[in-house]
Amino acid sequence: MNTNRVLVLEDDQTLREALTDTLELSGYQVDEAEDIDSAIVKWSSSQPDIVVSDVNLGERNGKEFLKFVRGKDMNTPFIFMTAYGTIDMAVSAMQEGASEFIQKPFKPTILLEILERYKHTELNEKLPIIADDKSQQLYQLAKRIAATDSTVLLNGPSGSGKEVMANYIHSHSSRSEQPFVALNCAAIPENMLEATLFGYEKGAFTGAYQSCPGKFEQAQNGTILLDEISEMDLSLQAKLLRVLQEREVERLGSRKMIPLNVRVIATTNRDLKKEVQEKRFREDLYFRLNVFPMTCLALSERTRDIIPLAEFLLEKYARQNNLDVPSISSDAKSKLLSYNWPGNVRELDNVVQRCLILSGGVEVDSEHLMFETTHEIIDSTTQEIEDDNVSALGAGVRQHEYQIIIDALKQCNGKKKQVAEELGISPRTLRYKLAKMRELGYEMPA
Ligand SMILES: Nc1ncnc2c1ncn2[C@@H]1O[C@H](COP(=O)(O)OP(=O)(O)OP(=O)(O)O)[C@@H](O)[C@H]1O
Repeated sequence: MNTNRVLVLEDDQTLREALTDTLELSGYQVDEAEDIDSAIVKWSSSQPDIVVSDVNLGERNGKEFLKFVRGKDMNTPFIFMTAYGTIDMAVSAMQEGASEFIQKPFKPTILLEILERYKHTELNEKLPIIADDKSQQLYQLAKRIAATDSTVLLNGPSGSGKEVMANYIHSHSSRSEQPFVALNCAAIPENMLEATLFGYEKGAFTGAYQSCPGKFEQAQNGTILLDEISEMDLSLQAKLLRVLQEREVERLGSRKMIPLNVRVIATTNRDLKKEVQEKRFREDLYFRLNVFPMTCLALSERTRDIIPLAEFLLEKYARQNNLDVPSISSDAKSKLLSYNWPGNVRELDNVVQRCLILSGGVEVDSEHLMFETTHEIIDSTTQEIEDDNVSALGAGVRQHEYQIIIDALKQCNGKKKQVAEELGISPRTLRYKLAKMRELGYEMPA
């Protein structure tokens, strides 16, 4: 697939030409448009991979073009540039489907960095990495399931590749040219989940300044991924069941039923049957979702995937940082193979990112592999990392947050409800954070 085609919509000729030159020099193919009408013509004839658009286009607004694009395709990254950026405007544009906002004036490198994140690369086309026999069998089965239209329930530990598998099923199905829309039910605040899923009309609730389609509508003719479905509360489960049974959705504040043609894939890292027994998950919804159950294996159960995955991730991050791709010494390989990977591929991803910094990009040796949480890394190389690496700074902030949670757990004798109240977060958010901490190897006070 050619994935380097960018459509630039900008009415200021000087800026448009400057953007085009910058992008072309970096290897992109660029289509230029000075107004919305010609952007629509260019879009229809060239099907760009990414759109970069001004907001203020004389009398008209770039959001009109966003609406046109989203009406055709939900996935193409759409990046807005504006000199008059306000938070409100950014939020409303994001709600309407913009991917990102850049405030003018900006350095060309900023735009290039953003595009780098969105562009499809040859590396992405290698995804997923499947080397172990067990993974190959699983993916062969996935290909067969993809050919049907059945609902799939993906089970497996956190970070084991459930979302990657869902994507694979979608892209091998007859719906592959249609949208793939993913929603993490645990990451959206409980009071927003219903509106996000089903959409809403203007005035449906305070703050609903304009109507907005939900994820189901956005996934029309394609696939919706309901990630961490067990985190949905019981009343919303009932509404979801109705949508799945009736195959139609009603936006909040509307009486109009919208027919749906959407394939559903749900994931969970809990034992849903047990959740049903404990009355935290509706049995009828469980049966509706569990048409075709599949289990993504823990990384420790498919060790032949470990080195190919590590090599793939090293290449990915080395390229992103303009570094040579380091090799992995045989000692380092043995260390990778003998570890049990409680956080699965996501943990391997973190280990690889760290070892790339620590190895200096030459050869990854066993001393560059740090399996524990960020403690060791932050302690041993604090200054270097704080100076050079923004994501390590993020890790430091996260570590601080985790420490606060551990302290609160100790203070409240492990009573999670009390901890959540103390910290001013919902029990669900606390559960989510604790799961992440466990995944990273944090020891929880009893
Ligand atoms: N086979 C694979 N090849 C390449 N990368 C993979 C593969 N499996 C997983 N990954 C990477 O590992 C990370 C975790 O994968 P993913 O998000 O699919 O896991 P998950 O099981 O859905 O996790 P969670 O339950 O926490 O949502 C992602 O960055 C993903 O790209």
